[in-house]
Amino acid sequence: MLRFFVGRRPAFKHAFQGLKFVLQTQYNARIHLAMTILVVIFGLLLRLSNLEWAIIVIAIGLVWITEIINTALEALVDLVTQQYHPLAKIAKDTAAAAVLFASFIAVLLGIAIFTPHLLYLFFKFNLNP
Ligand SMILES: Nc1ncnc2c1ncn2[C@@H]1O[C@H](COP(=O)(O)OP(=O)(O)OP(=O)(O)O)[C@@H](O)[C@H]1O
Repeated sequence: MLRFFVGRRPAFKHAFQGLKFVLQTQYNARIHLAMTILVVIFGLLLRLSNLEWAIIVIAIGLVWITEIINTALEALVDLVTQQYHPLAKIAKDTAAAAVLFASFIAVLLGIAIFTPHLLYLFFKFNLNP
């Protein structure tokens, strides 16, 4: 199915090449991938509700989207200049801040969603009786 879309539509092919580049070159992206897999496994084991899944998907998506845009901006800055430039620093640092901010939000949402499940699992303590 995936091969059908990727093989026939250049836009999909280019997007997947971009994603491949992000995964191959960005150390953070590999951490995001590991965290994504871990969160999905825990979500399945803890049987999250539909609403909880929706929030988790948005949180994970936010981190991936900012990381991908951060990588694009880094490449663009490096294309414009290889020299040290204060504006290049601002562009790269603010793009990195977006990833940090998204990751922080994702961690907070993850804590808010998983804490009640874990409290119930380990202590039979119901936060929302
Ligand atoms: N041309 C430049 N001019 C000024 N500062 C730069 C320049 N290139 C990089 N920097 C500084 O070095 C930092 C790291 O830049 P680099 O291109 O190595 O990104 P990176 O290590 O891949 O970043 P990230 O961890 O966000 O993926 C930037 O955040 C910026 O502060």
